[in-house]
Amino acid sequence: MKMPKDFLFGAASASYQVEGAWNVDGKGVSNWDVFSKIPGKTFEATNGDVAIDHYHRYKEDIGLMAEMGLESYRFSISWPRIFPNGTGEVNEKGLAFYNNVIDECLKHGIVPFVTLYHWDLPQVLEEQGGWRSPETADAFVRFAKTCFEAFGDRVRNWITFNETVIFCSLGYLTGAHPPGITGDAKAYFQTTHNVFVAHARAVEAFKEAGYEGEIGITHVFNPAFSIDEAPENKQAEVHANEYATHWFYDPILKGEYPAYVVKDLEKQGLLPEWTEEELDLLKRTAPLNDFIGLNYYCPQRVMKNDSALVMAGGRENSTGRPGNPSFDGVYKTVLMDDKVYTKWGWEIAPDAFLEGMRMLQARYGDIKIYITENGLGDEDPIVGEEIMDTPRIEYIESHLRAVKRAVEEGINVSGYYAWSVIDLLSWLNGYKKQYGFIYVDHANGLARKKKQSFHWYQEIIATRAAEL
Ligand SMILES: C[C@@]1(C(=O)O)OC[C@H]2O[C@@H](O)[C@H](O)[C@@H](O)[C@H]2O1
Repeated sequence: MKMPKDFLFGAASASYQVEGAWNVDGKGVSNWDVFSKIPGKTFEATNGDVAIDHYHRYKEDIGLMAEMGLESYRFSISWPRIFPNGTGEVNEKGLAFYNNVIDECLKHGIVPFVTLYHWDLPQVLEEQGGWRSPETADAFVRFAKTCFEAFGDRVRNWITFNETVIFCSLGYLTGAHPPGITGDAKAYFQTTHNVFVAHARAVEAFKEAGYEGEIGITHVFNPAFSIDEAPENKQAEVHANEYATHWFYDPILKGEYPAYVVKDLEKQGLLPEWTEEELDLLKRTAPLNDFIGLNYYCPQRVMKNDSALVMAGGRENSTGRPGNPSFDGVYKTVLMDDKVYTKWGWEIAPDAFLEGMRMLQARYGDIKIYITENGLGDEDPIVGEEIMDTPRIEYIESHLRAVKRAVEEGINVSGYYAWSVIDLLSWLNGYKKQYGFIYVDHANGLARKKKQSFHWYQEIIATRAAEL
């Protein structure tokens, strides 16, 4: 069976990870421009000052995407490139850059799929409290409306936020992302709520303005499974899914927070400060979401955390390798002998991906799903002059097969975006952990080179995965 004709085969990137040009053409300073230069924060002191210079090479890159036959390119907009100070005056050269990227995509028949926030917050707003401050939500809505106005005549697919759980947990629990705060659970839950309010306001504004197209949010999808049938570990699975999935998906798709977590947080004095008006907003806007974006890489295998082990902070403990307990110490993730893992300890489990999509359909019904990220982070084998990334081909093939099974079962998956279209800067792993179909040679003027997987994905798209 071929994938449906309107199913989008895509690939993704993010502004800070590809653009570079961090202080060019009027762009303002982002929190990552500052944070990445604090000694010890990033891997090998890497930062996005240049990244892979997509800002100057986007035509070449989009030309390669067109050669691959890519149907859609998911990219993010650097907020400080549009509003150097977070709000106030618009930087026309910033608008011009994204107009050029969008027009280049459309010239090649590639659907632009735009993420508004992929972690690069204007530093001015970070200094005013970042996502702890309601002013940041106000500024985000203004940023979103400006982008809708500037690009909404050609962009029909909008994601408000990428992976709220990551920038809030690493920002306020492990300190591996700006503002680098550790152990502040109250701030963690408050910032997630403030982001959901900002999302809901942007969705309502998009719909009220009558723009064509669709809008949603992208969340991490990291389904939890108990290591065995022991009751205490099955309870750990329940707890993990409530906190890692329901806390994020329920307010968006159901318009209310999961009672299990609300009750638990109330007991600990960690419930966010929220108003009836905000809760009404979430309730009112939930049905307006056109889709949910899933970033799936791996499941989490969990068990009761029976030791005094507490969540550790810092970059090394934030790269997703199992072993870190939950913020409240209730459960921990574990490596299992009978599972297969990447070099960064992420389990390769397409079966869990399919099982997880079934879980989502059971809880949220027929909401449209885009797989907005999926891919293999690896140190690619180079054989002679060729990048023979066979492990990535095998990973994506097995996960695309799971997507195909889901579609055949009637789960409403409408697109698949590989992370990442091109090798780029990893926030915590520098240029060591790569995901792209296109290699970037940092020893040779950032020259681009097609990997083995480039040609493989080209064939998958051309045949609409008929053979999977
Ligand atoms: C932590 C990590 C990684 O480096 O493996 O997860 C996968 C992927 O998720 C994306 O949303 C991030 O923008 C990108 O940089 C990657 O980040």
